[in-house]
Amino acid sequence: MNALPDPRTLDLIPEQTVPVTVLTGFLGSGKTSLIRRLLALPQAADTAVIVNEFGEIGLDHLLIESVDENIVVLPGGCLCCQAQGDLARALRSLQDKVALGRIPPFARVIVETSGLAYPTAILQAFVSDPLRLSRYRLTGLVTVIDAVLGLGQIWRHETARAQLALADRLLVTKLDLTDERGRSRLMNELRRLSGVPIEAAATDAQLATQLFDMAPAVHQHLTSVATWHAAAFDSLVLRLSSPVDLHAFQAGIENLAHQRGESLLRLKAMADITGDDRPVSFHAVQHLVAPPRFLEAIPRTAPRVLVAIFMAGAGEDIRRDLRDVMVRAVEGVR
Ligand SMILES: Nc1nc2c(ncn2[C@@H]2O[C@H](COP(=O)(O)OP(=O)(O)OP(=O)(O)O)[C@@H](O)[C@H]2O)c(=O)[nH]1
Repeated sequence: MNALPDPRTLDLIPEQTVPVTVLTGFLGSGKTSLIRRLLALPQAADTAVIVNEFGEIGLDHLLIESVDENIVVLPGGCLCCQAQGDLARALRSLQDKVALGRIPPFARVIVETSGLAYPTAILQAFVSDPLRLSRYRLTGLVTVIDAVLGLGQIWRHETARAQLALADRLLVTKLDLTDERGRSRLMNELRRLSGVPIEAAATDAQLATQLFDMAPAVHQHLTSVATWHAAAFDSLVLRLSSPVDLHAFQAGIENLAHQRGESLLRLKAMADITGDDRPVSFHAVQHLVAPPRFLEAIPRTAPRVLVAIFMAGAGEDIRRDLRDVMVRAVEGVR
């Protein structure tokens, strides 16, 4: 009988692990826009995406506007509350789909949390469940900060503070909407609040590096699972079964954001409009309203909905105003 080989002579071949970046940031900070840009870059072609949204109906996977099949949606809740099970299942399901030849192999994963996610439990899933997630390695947590609204959100919302505190890197968006003074105030304040590297703009040339190239995370605050959930916020989903008038709808959203921006944290909609075959996306983040955008690659069967997230106390006013906006948009009254 042959003797067993001397273990000292065996080469241990490390299994390749897939880097995972968790991308977080308060409602409307620009996470989906970053992923849309990332997926258009040749160097990010082999990236899989897991999207989690607050509320039952997710739009982000559609707004990414990629035909990529490597996008998994985790709707109906916040990953923060279900992280350990759902995230592990989503990561495993990506692997299984590759094994079955349903999707091409991927070299990295990006997990977009909902804007209301408290990221502790997501990070904890990697630390406390290493066996189930052994094929993956956490690269780090990137927190997206809105250059215009970010500081206010950090002051007002505990979730935004948690997202900042747990970050391994901050990525500032919407600098195009600030002036030099605002920008330098923001950077000084962020440096005061956080010791991690701050990327002052997400550039196409650097985006893949900014998202995937990080020092290994050492999160010391992961000893207790956050039991926080989204009690302070409420959401509303309206199905948009009729086409709307583009200009009337946009004007209604602008009006609403102007009047209720303090409590209307986020509004996004995908609607059919009169006079054009392409659906259009509409976005507001507090008082900021983006121009409407025609969507070229959306399946006909995708839901046409409006999703609004607001401070729970303001629900009644916002529901009433939104109904008004909808009636005018369908009737074409500005
Ligand atoms: N001007 C400007 N607008 C931006 C930038 N990044 C994102 N936006 C706009 O901000 C709005 C929100 O962007 P999203 O990418 O949907 O933000 P998000 O963080 O995914 O939003 P939630 O999923 O609701 O949390 C959209 O209207 C974007 O077009 C930026 O760098 N500059």
